[in-house]
Amino acid sequence: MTSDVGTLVLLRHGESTWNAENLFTGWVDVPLSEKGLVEARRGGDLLTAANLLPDIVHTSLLRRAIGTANLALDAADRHWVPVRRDWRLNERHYGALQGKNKKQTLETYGEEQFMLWRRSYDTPPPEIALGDEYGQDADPRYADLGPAMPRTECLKDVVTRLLPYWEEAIVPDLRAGRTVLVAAHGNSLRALVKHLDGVSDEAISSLNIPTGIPLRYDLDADLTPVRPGGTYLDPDAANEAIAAVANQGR
Ligand SMILES: O=C(O)[C@@H](CO)OP(=O)(O)O
Repeated sequence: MTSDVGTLVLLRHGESTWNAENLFTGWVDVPLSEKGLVEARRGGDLLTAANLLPDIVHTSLLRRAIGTANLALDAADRHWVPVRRDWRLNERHYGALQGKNKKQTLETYGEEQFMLWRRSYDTPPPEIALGDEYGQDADPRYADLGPAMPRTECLKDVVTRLLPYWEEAIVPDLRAGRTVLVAAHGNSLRALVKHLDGVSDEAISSLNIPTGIPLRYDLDADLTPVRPGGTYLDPDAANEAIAAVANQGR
């Protein structure tokens, strides 16, 4: 079935300095690592090679996603397209785990608790304390959030806060036939993929998204993916990187 719906391209930011250091990141606004800069540009090269040129980009409010979008679009000669940014695309708020080392957390709390915090659908980590050096309660970019400002989130919370943006901002662009780039994060994109593919609460725990490799979704008129799971523009590199994300902490 053909549809007039545009094409959705999901792009997790390139490796950040805290990905490289194996630290829980969440809403902490860390930059891309050298490797991440290269991954972001390569993401743009992959878009060019696939002739998948974005008409518009949506990003989170975090520099690793913003920078990745800028570098990828520049590489694809699409640096000029309109952009929208929203906190609803931010990474999952990792609560009191923000700034903690993943390996040390695994060693301290054990595999079961570690995986519950990291990948269960509905168990959030403990809340981050107000005024914590890795908290965002005084960050001006979130000044208007009021009670919506999280101090921790599980993936279910991310689905809940992401879907209004999906419906109100991204879907209209797709309905207009645009090629829409969403540059975001491991867990905010897992939340979106869960919604798109109807992944169960259990199965989503083992779904991981690699950094810097565009994931293409062609959608039916009812926004159901034509190919469940979408298509990575570099499937071999994606498989390798997915295994690496799954093994973080070890
Ligand atoms: O630290 C984080 O914010 C995320 C993404 O890097 O980590 P994880 O894959 O462990 O959820």
